[in-house]
Amino acid sequence: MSVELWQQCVELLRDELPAQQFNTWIRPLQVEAEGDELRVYAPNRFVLDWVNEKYLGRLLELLGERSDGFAPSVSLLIGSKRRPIPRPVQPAPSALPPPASRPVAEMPEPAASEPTATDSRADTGTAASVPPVRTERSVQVEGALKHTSYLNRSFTFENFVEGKSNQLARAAAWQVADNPKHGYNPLFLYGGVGLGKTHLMHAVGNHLLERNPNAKVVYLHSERFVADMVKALQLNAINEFKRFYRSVDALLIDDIQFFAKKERSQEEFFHTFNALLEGGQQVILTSDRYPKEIEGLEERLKSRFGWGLTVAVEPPELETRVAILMKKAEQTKVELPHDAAFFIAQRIRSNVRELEGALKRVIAHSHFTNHPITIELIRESLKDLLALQDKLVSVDNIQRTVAEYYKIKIADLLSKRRSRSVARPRQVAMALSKELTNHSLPEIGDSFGGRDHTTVLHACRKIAELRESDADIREDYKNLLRTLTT
Ligand SMILES: Nc1ncnc2c1ncn2[C@@H]1O[C@H](COP(=O)(O)OP(=O)(O)OP(=O)(O)O)[C@@H](O)[C@H]1O
Repeated sequence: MSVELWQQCVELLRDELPAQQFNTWIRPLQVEAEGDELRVYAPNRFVLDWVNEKYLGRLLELLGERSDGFAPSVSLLIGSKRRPIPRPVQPAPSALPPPASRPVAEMPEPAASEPTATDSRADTGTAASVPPVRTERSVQVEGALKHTSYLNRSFTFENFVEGKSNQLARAAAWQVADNPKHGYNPLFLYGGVGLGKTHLMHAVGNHLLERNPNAKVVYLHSERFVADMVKALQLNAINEFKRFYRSVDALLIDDIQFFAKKERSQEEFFHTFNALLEGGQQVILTSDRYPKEIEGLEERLKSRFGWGLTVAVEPPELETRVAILMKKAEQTKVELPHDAAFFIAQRIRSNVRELEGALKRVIAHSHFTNHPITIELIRESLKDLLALQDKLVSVDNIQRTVAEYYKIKIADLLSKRRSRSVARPRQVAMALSKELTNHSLPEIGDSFGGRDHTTVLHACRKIAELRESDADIREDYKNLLRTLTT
């Protein structure tokens, strides 16, 4: 009962907070009732202190308001429902239960797309139980694994431009880089494409190497992990695979959403992950969405990911886009006038990768024609891109612009959430899609998380009505129309 009450208060708080704050601090909390008491668990000290300082007061207030003076007492602890860590606080890794050494009969079937292990018994042990025998096969596998270790040396903290959209992610990454034993393990960075997740992850790796050039820092894309594992299975060398991954000081895996539905890889990764966390080795993961929202990922993995720190990287606002362009120009020793940077940043809003691509084109054009960078030159060099953008108002584009305007996440627009802070922008985005594109109502509904066409119709009517009666919505709609069409 009191757990439900807590959940209701959390939902109310969700409406009061920006999505990024809610996802970072409130979402990882777990709660259970112990007699009259509510025990709320934070995954680490960082989260606990922050919640205590910033949000607990408000949550207690909400609890008080809804419980007729009989509010349960609340203790904020570090740990999780199943295994709270007694104070004094230890870093998260030591709190993890040992990886299960499970009998062969319990092994899940390999996913259809992945080959079967010739000897699956080899896959049940932990790193410690694997005898360190070097065979020809192991040399082959280790050879194949070596290429995973390269980091992009230019992805450093110095080269990363900080702005509101990535401030928290940068701070968390810096904590991990500068103080790896702090216990923010794993560090989980999530957000849309081209927003700097890989950059930050490499920045941590580069910093760790700077501090200790002998550190074994391994970076790889999750598809590489899957491919390497498949190869190891084919070569009947899964032990070498295990040994390699469990011997690293830091394991950086990009885009882990690609693990979805690959059960055998998830199984292997789960054990590797546990072994690393137990050994106090750092794990950093990225994904295009919040871990709990990755479909086809095992619950136990999702829940383990929450043991460390999960932080969003949002699309940069205009000021940050300008600063990024200025920084990139400076790195390439090119003079970029501020108004030119501003012009590009205003037109290219999607992500940093596209912003960089546009700048490269402008620079190439300037070299080629031997003319300085001016707005005129930019118009000329990005002619096709700008013309296309002018003509093409896509639903994607509308969602991105609306999300940016209301400072919410695109994922929120597509989600089932019904709180006003998300539902109204969603209706605005639907109405704009109807007005500015040729898509039908069912198509628009589909693009908004598979909604029914009647929902879109209702949104269009509601927004038309509000544009008459509500000055704020009228103004918002006008601004958005202008942004999307000029
Ligand atoms: N804040 C920033 N400052 C400087 N450069 C940035 C910033 N954010 C992103 N970039 C640059 O943008 C490019 C794309 O970034 P990155 O590859 O890290 O994106 P990502 O979020 O990992 O995308 P994906 O999900 O597609 O892998 C890189 O060249 C990176 O250096």
